[in-house]
Amino acid sequence: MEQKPWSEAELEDRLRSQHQAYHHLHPFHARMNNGELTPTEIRRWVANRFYYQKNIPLKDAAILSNCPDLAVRREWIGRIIDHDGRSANEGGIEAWLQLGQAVGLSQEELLDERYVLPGVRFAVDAYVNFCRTKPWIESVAASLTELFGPDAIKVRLVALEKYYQWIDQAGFEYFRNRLKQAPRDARYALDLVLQHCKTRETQERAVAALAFKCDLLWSQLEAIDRGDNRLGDKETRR
Ligand SMILES: O=C(O)c1cc(C(=O)O)c2c(n1)C(=O)C(=O)c1cc(C(=O)O)[nH]c1-2
Repeated sequence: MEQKPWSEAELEDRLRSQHQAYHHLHPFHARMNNGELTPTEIRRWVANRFYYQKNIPLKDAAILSNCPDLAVRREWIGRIIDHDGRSANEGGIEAWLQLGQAVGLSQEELLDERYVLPGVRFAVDAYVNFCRTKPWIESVAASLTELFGPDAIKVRLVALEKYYQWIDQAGFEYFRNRLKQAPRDARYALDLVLQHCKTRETQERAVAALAFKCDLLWSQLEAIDRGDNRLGDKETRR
């Protein structure tokens, strides 16, 4: 027999309770926020997170390609523009490149993926693949880590400004922008999930999609935390 659907409030609670698995609790973020990361570790994080950033528009395009709802597509496309910009020198990817410069990484070093760790590549590619192959509303649910992002970014910004004064502060613009964009995006995505997931099965899938995303972000940071001495000289020289 089919199980009774959860109320909207209960579904929202279950989604929000995934916060306990979010990457703000990872030891690497704890060390970052306590001012304990070395310049090499900060650069490793920036170079590897860039791989996540540059794939976000691809996963959003995958969601668009799977979504038959015109009104949703009209809204969702804004996410791609936020990341890609409408012209050169605009958008989140460009802002992340500026962060790279602020920590001493050239555009070329970020763009050619020379520091991207295998674990990060697998985790990010799994997210894009998820969004290509799953029903669009599950991919929307996976984006709901953005409910948790702004609080983590606020703590990170304070720590970066306080403990990492060797970084050019202009590089932190990316995070300031996300503090405006993420709450708006998360609210819209949450409302979509609450409206579209009305059976217990689709509700459980939405929660599972968000759990998958939390695992992916966690795995990404595990790989970054561990590093990879195949980077050898190049990394330790920094
Ligand atoms: O810095 C962070 O901790 C963090 C986390 C997340 C997230 O929770 O997925 C995103 C971002 N940043 C981010 O900058 C971003 O553009 C973004 C897009 C998405 C998404 O899944 O659509 N998550 C995130």
